[in-house]
Amino acid sequence: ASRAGEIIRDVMRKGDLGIIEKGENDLQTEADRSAQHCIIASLAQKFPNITIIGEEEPNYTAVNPDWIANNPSESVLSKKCPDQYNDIQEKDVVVWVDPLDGTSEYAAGLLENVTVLIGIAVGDRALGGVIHQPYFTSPEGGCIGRTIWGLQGVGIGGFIPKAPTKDKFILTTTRSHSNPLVEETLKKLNPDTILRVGGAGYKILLLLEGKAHAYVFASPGCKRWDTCAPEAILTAIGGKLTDVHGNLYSYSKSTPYQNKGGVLAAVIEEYHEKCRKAIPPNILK
Ligand SMILES: Nc1ncnc2c1ncn2[C@@H]1O[C@H](COP(=O)(O)O)[C@@H](OP(=O)(O)O)[C@H]1O
Ligand SMILES: [Mg+2]
Ligand SMILES: [Mg+2]
Ligand SMILES: [Mg+2]
Repeated sequence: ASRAGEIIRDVMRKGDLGIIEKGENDLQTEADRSAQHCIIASLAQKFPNITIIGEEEPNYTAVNPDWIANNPSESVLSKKCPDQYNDIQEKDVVVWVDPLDGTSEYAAGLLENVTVLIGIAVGDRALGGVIHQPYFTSPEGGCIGRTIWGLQGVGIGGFIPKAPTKDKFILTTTRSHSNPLVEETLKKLNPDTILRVGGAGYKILLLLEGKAHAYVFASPGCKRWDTCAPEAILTAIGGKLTDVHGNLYSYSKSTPYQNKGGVLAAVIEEYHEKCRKAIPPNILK
């Protein structure tokens, strides 16, 4: 994920984004294509028998050898693998790759919103995930980029979550893909503040930072690669990501890509429940 983050920064630095319109309000850039190529080629080389599903169309040109990441995180590898994973076979693993989440914001120069998402599922369930934020700068300055990971049975790493304030009710939602359903739902939930930001990954970072209580997007539009890594990370610390009915999405290799029931996510289950109960039946329908 961090190698992909470097590629994303390189493309922006060179200035030619190579934008293609995949559909209405749905862009792809050279950074999306190259970052996906890097992630898929790197994973496929090491784990030839897993299934990897990426957002972008596969790119069959030879991969730049410089893009093959081969420097595993020692701090992650030093953790004990929970016994529940001992019998997992490579062929049972599905990796969902969103090489650049927040493409609209990347193209608009809102670079903090950009993340790289890699989610790991076994069977139906999202078990592990990585959110890399390539344009994060620490308040002390210096190092660019941060990587947050989570694995059920282990917890999360790269980040210490903060609890949100109890004095206000803050929601986060889409910046660039709103519609009347999304707006009606937000109105019914009556938050004090709505943070409209780009990317599913970045909205999860706002939840982990305690800047918002819940992520509410009552509309189709997100896909499995947007939510697999976020769901795994939230679940690893007792949080929840579901559709607006409260149902978990399947991440098996045969599942449809569209998250038709929208997204409802929170680190603290109480806030997930509060939002779920307040979503009116006409929206749920
Ligand atoms: N109506 C829509 N059409 C296409 N993609 C959508 C969409 N609504 C949400 N998405 C995708 O879901 C992700 C989060 O959206 P948002 O920033 O609006 O909350 C983005 O991922 P990508 O940037 O990886 O494509 C975005 O493209
Ligand atoms: Mg996209
Ligand atoms: Mg995305
Ligand atoms: Mg994307």
